[in-house]
Amino acid sequence: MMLSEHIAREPAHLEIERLTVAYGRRRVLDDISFRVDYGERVVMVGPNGAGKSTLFKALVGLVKPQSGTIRIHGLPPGAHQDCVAYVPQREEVDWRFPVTVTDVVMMGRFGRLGWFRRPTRVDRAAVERGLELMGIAHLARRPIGELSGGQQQRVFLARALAQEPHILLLDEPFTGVDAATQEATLSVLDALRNQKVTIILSTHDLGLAAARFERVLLINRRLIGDGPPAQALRRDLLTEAFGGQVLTLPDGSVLVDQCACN
Ligand SMILES: Nc1ncnc2c1ncn2[C@@H]1O[C@H](COP(=O)(O)OP(=O)(O)OP(=O)(O)O)[C@@H](O)[C@H]1O
Repeated sequence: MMLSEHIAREPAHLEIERLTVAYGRRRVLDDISFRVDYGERVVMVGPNGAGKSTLFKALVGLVKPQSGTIRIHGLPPGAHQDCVAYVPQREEVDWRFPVTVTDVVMMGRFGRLGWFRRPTRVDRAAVERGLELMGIAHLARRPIGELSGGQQQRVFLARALAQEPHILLLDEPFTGVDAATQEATLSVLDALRNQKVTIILSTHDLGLAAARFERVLLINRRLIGDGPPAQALRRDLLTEAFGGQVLTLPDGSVLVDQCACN
C-alpha cells in the first residue's frame, strides 16, 4: 500500500507502545507509551541523561528498541523516513564539513531526490522557502562551519522545513542559541500549526515549555507526566523526575528537592 493511501484512510499519528531502549545492559527508556495526534505540539522535558535524545533517535530508527513498538502513520520508523524531519542537538554535528548553507538545506530534499537525481525547480523552491522562513537567505552561499551557533541552528531548521515533514523532531534547539533565533524558531513552529505539522521538541527550559506548548511529556527513563503543562509539570512529578536537582519552575519559583522556595 502507498503511504499516501494509508494516510488518506487512517487518522495520521505517532504511536509508541511499551518502548524500552537499552545501551548494552543499561535501560535508558523503560516501558514508555504515548500517542501523538496529527498536528499536536508536544514538548519533552527531563533532566540530563533522561533519555530524551534516545527517544528521538528511536523515532527515526537510529536506535533499535529492546522491546515495544513505534508506529508512524501505522508503519515502523524508517519505513517512510521522508515524513519525519529530525534536528539533532548541535554538538552531534560535525561542523568541519566543507559544504555551503544551500547544500545542507538541499539535504532535506534527498529523501525525495535520491542521492543521484538532480534537484528540480520544486526542490530549489522548497530550499529557498526554508532559508527565507528561517531568515538566512543571505547566508545561502556561506560555508556552514563559518556560521555562529544560532545561524547553524537556523540552517538545520531550514533543512528540516525543506523536507516538508509531517512530523518535526527538534532536540534541544534552543541550547546555546541567541534570543532572536529562539523567537524566530518559535514563530515558525506557530506558523506550522496551520499546516498540521506535528512537533515534538525537547528543552531544559520549563518556563518556555509551559508558556508555548499545549502538551508536556515529563521523562526520566520512564514517562512520569503527560498532559497540559499544569498537569504534567506538577511539583510532585517534577520532584520525581529531577530528584534532588535545583530547578526553576514555570512560575519562576525555585524547587530544591522537596522544598519549594519563592
Ligand atoms: N550511544 C550511547 N551508548 C551508550 N550510552 C549512551 C549512548 N547515548 C546515550 N547514552 C546514555 O543514555 C542515557 C540517556 O542519554 P540521552 O542522550 O538520551 O539523554 P538526554 O535526556 O537527551 O540527555 P541531555 O538532556 O543531557 O541531552 C545517558 O545516561 C547517556 O549517557
